[in-house]
Amino acid sequence: MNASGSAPLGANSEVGQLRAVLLHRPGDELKRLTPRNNDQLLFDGLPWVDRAQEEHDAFADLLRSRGVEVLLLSDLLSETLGASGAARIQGIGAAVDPRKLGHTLAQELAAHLRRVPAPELSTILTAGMTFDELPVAANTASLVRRMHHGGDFVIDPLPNLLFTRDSSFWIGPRVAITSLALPARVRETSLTDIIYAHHPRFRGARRAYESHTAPVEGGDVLLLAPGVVAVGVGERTTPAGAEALARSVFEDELAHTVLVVPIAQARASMHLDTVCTMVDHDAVVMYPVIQDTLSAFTIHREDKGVSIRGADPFLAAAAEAMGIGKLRVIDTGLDNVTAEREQWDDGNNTLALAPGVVVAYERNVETNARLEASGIEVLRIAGSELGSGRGGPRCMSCPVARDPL
Ligand SMILES: NC(=O)NCCC[C@H](N)C(=O)O
Repeated sequence: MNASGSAPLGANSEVGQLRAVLLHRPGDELKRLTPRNNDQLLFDGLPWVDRAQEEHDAFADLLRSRGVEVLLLSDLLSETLGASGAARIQGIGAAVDPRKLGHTLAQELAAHLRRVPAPELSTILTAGMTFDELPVAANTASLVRRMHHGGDFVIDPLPNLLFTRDSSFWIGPRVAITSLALPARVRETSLTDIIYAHHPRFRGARRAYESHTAPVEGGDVLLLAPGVVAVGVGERTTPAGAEALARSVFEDELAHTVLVVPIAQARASMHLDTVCTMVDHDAVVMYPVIQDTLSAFTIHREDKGVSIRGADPFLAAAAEAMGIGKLRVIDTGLDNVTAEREQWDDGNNTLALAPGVVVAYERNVETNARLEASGIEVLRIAGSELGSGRGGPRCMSCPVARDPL
């Protein structure tokens, strides 16, 4: 523990004892979802918001009961916006887009937002704002306003903030602010950037990877072992993003090996952590359909530059890089149909609290039974409403402090 009694920031594995985690309790942004926009906003259904909040509260309480400090993004954002004018200007600048609103309305809205109290600004930056909610006088000389419906968004909501895994990740003592691939999520990183840059809880935290051009999403990044990072390349993270990440962690001496893992460009496998997560030092829960075909390019840091090998079978390449004989695989589900159903419902997306102790959605009965049969302690949470965003316990959490392995 450091002087303030908090665990030191950082993580060098997926399974080190979890000490502190960043979550986002879903808010009014989920009430913005409609059948007309849920696809574009990357939700596969319309969650019952109150119940999603209850499910999330239960998730947070479970973590607290296991000694994990739960940091809530909205609290941190509100505190940051209240304490830092620079954070306020940065948050408003990312949200008020003159290309969308026109110069006149953008200026008026930004001026207004600079005056609202921090909690209200935090809600606007996360839940968005419609033209009907615009505090600007209706007679404004804004053609943009006159040509929009009242329900159109002036500031888009961010319903995927719930998935704090993707917009930042810690590697060693540093935090990486990611670059999210799809328009509905791009602005999330402006909020995580503000929090890590200005909130006292992260004072002194140094940055790892930062690329504003080549997408890398946190759900694609697995810290397989100290010095060994896997990064999925598929629907979200690009080869250029993986290459930039490898270069960055090598230069910062945060890793000696990066495994680049091609995955299908499909929603069901949108991130590597939807098909494979670590549940113990030497064990993964994995979607069996891809077990034999998952491959990896191994990028190794050399004295002068890097070496690239592959593609080789992922499991063998990972075990070699991790310096273990074999990576134990625990399958999703019993048969192909069950496996496909439970993979879709995030049965592979577990969050490890410690080696051999994971949080998983209760609905994935067969996968959870197979985890327990393999000696893994499974802490079950409800996800009937949370799951409509297509993310599980790992997606909904960003470990900011884990005991080093
Ligand atoms: N790590 C993850 O798998 N995150 C899940 C993100 C779900 C979100 N609705 C998305 O489509 O980006």
